[in-house]
Amino acid sequence: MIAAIIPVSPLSSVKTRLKEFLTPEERINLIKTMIMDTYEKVNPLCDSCYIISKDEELLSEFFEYGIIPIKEPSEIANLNDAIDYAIDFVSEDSVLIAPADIPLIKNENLKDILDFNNPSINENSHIKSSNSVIICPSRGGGTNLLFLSPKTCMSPRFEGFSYVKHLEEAKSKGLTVSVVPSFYMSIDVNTVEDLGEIYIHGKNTLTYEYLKKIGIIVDSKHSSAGRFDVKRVNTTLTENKDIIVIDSKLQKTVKN
Ligand SMILES: Nc1nc2c(ncn2[C@@H]2O[C@H](COP(=O)(O)OP(=O)(O)OP(=O)(O)O)[C@@H](O)[C@H]2O)c(=O)[nH]1
Ligand SMILES: C[C@H](OP(=O)(O)O)C(=O)O
Repeated sequence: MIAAIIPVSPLSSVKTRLKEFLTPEERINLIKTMIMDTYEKVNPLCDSCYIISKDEELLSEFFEYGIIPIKEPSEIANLNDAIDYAIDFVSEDSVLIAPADIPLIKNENLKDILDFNNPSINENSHIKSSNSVIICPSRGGGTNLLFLSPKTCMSPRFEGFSYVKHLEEAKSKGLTVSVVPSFYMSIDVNTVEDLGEIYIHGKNTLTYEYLKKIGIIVDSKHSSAGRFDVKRVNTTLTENKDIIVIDSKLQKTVKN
């Protein structure tokens, strides 16, 4: 039995790396759409889907969609302790830990990753062998998906070069570890550039629809500074009425 676990930071401090480009309300709406994109892809392949967060409002909102809430104790101060708490909480024997910021995750990818497309799961299957770990690396050395079977075979070591830490931990414990690289699974949304990747590759996601709704566009360019610019064409008044977001940075308006 597999439990999907989606950890979500307190809404008051979510996606702080985007605070120059999105208002606090937009960052909250962004994480909620990304949670939905993630949930819709992992839920069909897991026996249950859980969300762990300190935010009661968020937990009750997603409970209505069938995501089982895990109230994160206030004394928990980091992501790994939160995930450890969730792993202990769930009744299933295996866990699929999916951060809430990977909206390009694809159901077909997951079926391959979890060998669900393989009707006769063979002895090489990630799932069949006990003490198995699957890691989907993110760009920059992080981890965008971590499967543990059984759930206690090793501890989560997210943050920093977590991909390297998870790989080393699995090997040091003699676990069967599979690294499954995937372009779509490698994109977690932390920066303005990541929003551009979602805009380009995520046409079928709720997150893309939200980015369009708040007026975000992507213009291609040929430059050492990258292949595109992420801009906001709609003049969107932030909570501070004299600032209008007109391109990739907050700009002061010239009051007329
Ligand atoms: N429950 C819980 N989730 C967390 C915690 N820290 C991070 N997360 C979640 O773990 C995933 C990856 O974390 P980050 O990419 O650092 O997300 P973030 O903290 O919102 O982003 P920044 O504020 O820009 O660092 C996201 O789904 C976060 O919401 C935590 O302390 N508790
Ligand atoms: C979850 C974490 O994401 P980051 O905080 O590095 O974006 C990680 O990849 O270990």
